[in-house]
Amino acid sequence: MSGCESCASRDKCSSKDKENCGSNSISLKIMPKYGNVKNIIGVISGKGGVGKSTVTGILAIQLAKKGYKVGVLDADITGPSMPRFFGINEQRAKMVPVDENNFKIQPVETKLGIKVISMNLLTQEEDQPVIWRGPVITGVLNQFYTDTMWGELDYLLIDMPPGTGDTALTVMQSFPIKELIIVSTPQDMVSMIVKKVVIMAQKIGANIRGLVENMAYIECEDCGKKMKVFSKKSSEEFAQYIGLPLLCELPINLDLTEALEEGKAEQYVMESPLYDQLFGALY
Ligand SMILES: Nc1ncnc2c1ncn2[C@@H]1O[C@H](COP(=O)(O)OP(=O)(O)OP(=O)(O)O)[C@@H](O)[C@H]1O
Repeated sequence: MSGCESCASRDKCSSKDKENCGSNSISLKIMPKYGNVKNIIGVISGKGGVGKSTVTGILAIQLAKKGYKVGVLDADITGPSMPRFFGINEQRAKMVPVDENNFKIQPVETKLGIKVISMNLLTQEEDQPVIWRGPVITGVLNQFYTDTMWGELDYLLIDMPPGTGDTALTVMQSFPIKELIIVSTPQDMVSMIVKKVVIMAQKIGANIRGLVENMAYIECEDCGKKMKVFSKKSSEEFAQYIGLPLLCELPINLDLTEALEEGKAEQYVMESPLYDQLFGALY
C-alpha cells in the first residue's frame, strides 16, 4: 500500500498535489487555528497498556524542563489517561465561544505550564465513558488539534490510541507529525503486535525515531541489581526484531506509580535524575 493509496485525502488531491506530496507527508494536513506548533511528536504502540501515556508524560516534562513550550494532545479518546498523569483530572478545559456556531478550546495547564487537552478534561465526570463510533472520534481529534488555543509551542506530543485502527491512521495522515516514538515492553507477544504499528507507519512514510522499551527491568532496592521481569532476552534483541534503534530502557518504577496515585507524577519526574539520564539526550 503506497502513501497515496492509504491516504484519507487521496480523492481531493490533483496529480500535481500528489507529485509534491513526498513520501513522508500527506497533502491536506490540518493546522491549528489558535497558535503555532513547531514540532509534533507522536508516541505510539500497537498494544494497549505498555506505557505510552507514561512515556508521553515523561517526555513532555523533560522538554518543559529544558525550557521548551510544550503541549500534550491525548488522542486516546475512549481511554484517556494524561489528566491523571499530570494530576489535573479535577480541572476542566473551557469551551470559549468564537461566534454563534464556533468555539475554541482552552487547554488545562500543568504546574510546569504544559498545555493539555484530553477527552477527560471535557466530560463532566472522569469515569464517564465516551460511546462514539470511529468517524465521530476522528472529528473530535481533529478539533482538539485545530481548535485548541495552543499558543506558541515548540513541541506538541500526541499520546496516540493503541492499535493500527482508524484513529491512529487518521492522526498519522492528517497531522503534520515530525516523528514517531514507538513504545513497547520486552515481551515476544507485545513486540509482534508493536511491529505491526511500525510496519503501518513505514508504509505511510512516517519518520520513526526509535523504540522505548518500558518496564524493561526492576532494580533491587537493596543491592541495585537490575532484574528482568518478562523475558530473559535483552531489549536490544527486541529492538532488532522490531527493526528500530533502541532509544532507552525504562525500569518498572514503583516510586513513579506512587507519585501517579498521589497526582504528583509531574513533580516526581521533574526532580528525578533517572529520567534526565534516560531522555536527556533525545531532544
Ligand atoms: N515504567 C513504569 N513503572 C511503573 N508503572 C508503570 C510504568 N509504565 C507504565 N506504568 C503503569 O502501567 C499502567 C499503564 O501505563 P500507561 O497508561 O502509560 O499505558 P498506555 O500504553 O498508555 O495504556 P493505554 O493503551 O490504555 O493508553 C499505568 O497504571 C502506569 O502507571
